[in-house]
Amino acid sequence: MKLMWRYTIRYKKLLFWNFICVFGFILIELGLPTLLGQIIDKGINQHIFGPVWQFGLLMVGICLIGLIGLIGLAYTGSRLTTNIVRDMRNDIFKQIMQFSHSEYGEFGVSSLITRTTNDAFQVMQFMTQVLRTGFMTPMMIVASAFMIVRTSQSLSWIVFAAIPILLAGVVLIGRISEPMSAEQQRNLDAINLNLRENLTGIRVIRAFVREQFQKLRFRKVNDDYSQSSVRLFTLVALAQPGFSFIFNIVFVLIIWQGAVQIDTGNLAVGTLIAFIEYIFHVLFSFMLFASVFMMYPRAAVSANRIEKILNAPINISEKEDSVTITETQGELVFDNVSFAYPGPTESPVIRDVSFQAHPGETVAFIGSTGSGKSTLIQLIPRFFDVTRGAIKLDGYDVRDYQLKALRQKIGFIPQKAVLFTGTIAENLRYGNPNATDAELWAALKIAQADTFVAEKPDGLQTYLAEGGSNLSGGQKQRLAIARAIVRRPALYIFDDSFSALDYKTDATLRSALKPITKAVTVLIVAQRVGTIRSADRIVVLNEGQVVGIGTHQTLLKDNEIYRAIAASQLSQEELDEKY
Ligand SMILES: Nc1ncnc2c1ncn2[C@@H]1O[C@H](COP(=O)(O)OP(=O)(O)OP(=O)(O)O)[C@@H](O)[C@H]1O
Repeated sequence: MKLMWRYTIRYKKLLFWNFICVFGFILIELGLPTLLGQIIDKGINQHIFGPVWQFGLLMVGICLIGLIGLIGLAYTGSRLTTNIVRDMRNDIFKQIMQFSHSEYGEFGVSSLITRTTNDAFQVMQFMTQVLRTGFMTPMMIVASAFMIVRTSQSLSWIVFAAIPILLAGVVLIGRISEPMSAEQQRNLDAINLNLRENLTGIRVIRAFVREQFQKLRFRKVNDDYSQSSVRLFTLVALAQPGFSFIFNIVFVLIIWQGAVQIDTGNLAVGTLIAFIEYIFHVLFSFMLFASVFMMYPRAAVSANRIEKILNAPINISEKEDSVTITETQGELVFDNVSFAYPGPTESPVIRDVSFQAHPGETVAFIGSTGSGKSTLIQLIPRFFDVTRGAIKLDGYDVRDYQLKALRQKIGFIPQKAVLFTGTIAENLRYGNPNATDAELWAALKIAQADTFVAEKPDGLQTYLAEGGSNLSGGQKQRLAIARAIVRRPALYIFDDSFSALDYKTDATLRSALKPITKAVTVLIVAQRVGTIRSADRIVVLNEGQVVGIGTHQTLLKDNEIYRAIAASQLSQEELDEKY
C-alpha cells in the first residue's frame, strides 16, 4: 500500500478533485431516498401535490449535481490510475536499466517482464477500484448509518448486528487469498518463461520435431496457472452469494419489523421506504468496500513483487567523484584479477589474471570453451565487478569511473549480435547519434557490410524486423561491428565476433580495421587461430587462468595448449608460416 500511496500522492490535485466528486455521488445516493420519503409522506399520502413538485424539482437538481460528480469521479480516477501505473513502469524500467547482469540473473528476464506488465496491471486495477469506491464507500457507510439511526433507531439494530459477521467474512477471505495470489503470479512467471523459450527456440523445436513435447510442457504450466486462478476466483466468487444471503436476511427482518411498526402506527410508509434505501446503500457500499478489501491481497502481492525490483540494491554503482576524463585513451591493465559469478558455489571462473594492452596493440584471447574468455572481457565495461584484483583503464580502476564515461570508451561487439527494431541507420547510430551518413557508409565498408546494405532498395533506411530477424547471422554480426566502428572508441572488444563470418570476410574485415585501430586498443576473443595469429599478443586461457602469453610464433614454440589448439585447426604448412 505504501508503494501505491507513494505514487498516488504525486498527483495531489487530481486526488483532491476525486475526493470532491465523491461528495457529489453521495449527495445523489442519499439525497434521493430522503426526498422520495418526503414526497410519499408529505405529498402522496396527504393528497397534496405542492410538495410533490417541490421535492421532485429538488430531486432533479440533486441528480444533475450527482451526475457531474460521477463523471468527475470516473475521469479523475482513470487519469490517476493510468498516471500512477505509467510512472511505476517508467521507474521499473529505469531501475532494470541500472541492473548488473547478476540482478538480471537473479530475477530472470521473464519475471521482470511479468512484473512490469501484469503486476503493474494488477496494481492499476486495484487503484481504479480504490479511487472509485475506496473513499466513497466508507463515507457512504458512515453517512447512511447516520441516516439509518436518525430515521428509525428501533430498526437499526438489525443492520448493526449483521456488520460484524460481514466484516469477519471479508477479513477471512483476504487472509486465505494472499498466498493464493502469490502462487498465481509465480505461475504466470512460469508461463512467460515457457513462452519466451518456445518462441525464441522455435527453429530448434521444429528441427528436432519436439512440438508435442513442448506442447505438453506448455500445457503443464498453463494448467498450473489456471488451477491456481480457479482456486482464487472460486474463493472470491463464494463471497458474493454468502454476502447476498446475509443481506437478504437483513431485508426480510426489516420489512417484517417495519410492517409491524406501521401496523401499530409507529412508522410511516415513506419512512420505511427511505430506511430500506439507506440500508441498501449501506450494504451495497459495504459490498463494494469488501470487494476492494478482497482485491487488496492480490494487489499487495503484485506491489511487493514490483517493490522488490525498485528496492533491489544495484551492485554496479558509481562513486561520488567518479572519473570522467583521462589523459590517455585505451591503456588497459589487468592486475591479478579474479572473478566468481554470484551464486551458491561462488568458485572463481577467472583466477589471478594479469596482462596489459596498449593503444595500437591487438591482444587476443584463446582457450577451450568455458575457459573464461567472455567472462574476462565482460569485466572491462563492468557488466560484472571483479571479485579480487583490479582492472585499470587509462590509469584508473574501472570502478572509479562514471559508468557512462567508462562505457563510452569501449566499442563492445558481443558474441551474439543484438540489433534493435528500427532502420539500419538508427542501429548504426546507436552509440553515436550525430554520425553522418558518410561516416555510416565508411563504417559499413570496413565491416564488409556496405555491399549488402547498398543492395537493399532502402539502403540505410532498410527497416530491421525484431532483433534483425530479416538478416543472416553474418550480416547481423557485420552490422554490429559497423555500429562499434561508428562510435570510434578507444578500446574495441570483439567477443568471438568473427566466428559468424567466413574465413575470407574475416581476413578482409580485420585488414580493413587496421587503419582505424592504429591508435586504439583491440581485444579479440576467438575460437579460430586464423583470426588471431597476427595479434601483437595472444593470451592463452585454461580453466580461468593464464597459461601463456606471447605471439603466435612464440606460443607455438613454448605453449603446449596453444600448440594443440593450433594443430587442430591449421595445416602443417600454415603452422610453419612466419607471421
Ligand atoms: N552467468 C553465469 N553464471 C554463472 N556461471 C557462468 C555464467 N556465465 C558463464 N559461466 C561459467 O563461467 C565459465 C566461463 O564461461 P565463459 O562464457 O566466460 O567461457 P568462454 O571461454 O567464453 O567459453 P566459450 O568459448 O564457449 O564462449 C564457464 O564455466 C561457465 O559455465
